[in-house]
Amino acid sequence: MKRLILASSSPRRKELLSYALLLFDVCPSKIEEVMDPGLSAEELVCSLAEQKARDIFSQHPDAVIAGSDTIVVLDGKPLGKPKDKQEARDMLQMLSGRTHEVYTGVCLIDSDRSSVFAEKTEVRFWPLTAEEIEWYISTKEPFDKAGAYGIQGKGAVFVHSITGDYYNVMGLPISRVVRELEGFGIFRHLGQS
Ligand SMILES: Cc1cn([C@H]2C[C@H](O)[C@@H](COP(=O)(O)OP(=O)(O)OP(=O)(O)O)O2)c(=O)[nH]c1=O
Repeated sequence: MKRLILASSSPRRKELLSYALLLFDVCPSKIEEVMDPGLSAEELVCSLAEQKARDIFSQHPDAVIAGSDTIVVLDGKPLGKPKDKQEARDMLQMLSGRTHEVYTGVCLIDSDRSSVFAEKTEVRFWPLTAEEIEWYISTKEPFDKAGAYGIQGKGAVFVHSITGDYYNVMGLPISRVVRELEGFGIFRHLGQS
C-alpha cells in the first residue's frame, strides 16, 4: 500500500482523517494560494485543494496526497478566514439569522490518477446579538476558520440547523474521502479500533 500524506496544517483535518483508521503522515503545503476571481465557489475550493496537493506531490511523487480547502459562501460571496477582529465582526453579522453554504474541495493525487471533488453543506444561523458576537471574538476562535466560526467549537451555539455533511463544515468530508481513497489502493484497517 502506498504512503498517504495529508497536505494540511489544519488540526481538524488531521483529527478527522485519524477517525478513518488510516495510517498517514502530515505535510502542510506552504504555497501562496492563487485565487482566480472568475471561478465559482465549487471551482475555487477544488482549485485551491489541487494547488496544495500538487505542491506536496512534487516533493513526494511516490505517495498518495490529500489536499483540501474550505470556504463559506453567503449570497454568492466567498468568505475566507478573517484577517482581524473587524473582519470577523463583519462576517458574523452577515451570517446572523441567515443560511450560508460551506464548500470543501478535496484533491487526491498519486502518480497514476487524481480525483478532485467538492461537497456543499448548508448552515442556518440563529440571529446573533452584538454581545454574542463580541463574546465570540474574545474567544479567538474565529481567526483560523473560514467564515469566522467553528461549528465544532463554541460556534456550535450559533447553528440553528444544517443540511449535508457536518464534517464537511469542519474541513473534510471524511466519509466520502475514505471511499475515494479506496480507488488509490488506500484502505481502512478495520481490524483495529
Ligand atoms: C466553517 C468552518 C471552518 N473551519 C476551518 C476548516 C479549515 O481548517 C479552515 C479553512 O481554511 P483552509 O484554508 O481551508 O485550511 P487551513 O489553512 O486551515 O489548512 P490547510 O490549508 O493547511 O489545509 O476553517 C472549521 O474548523 N470549522 C467551521 O465550522
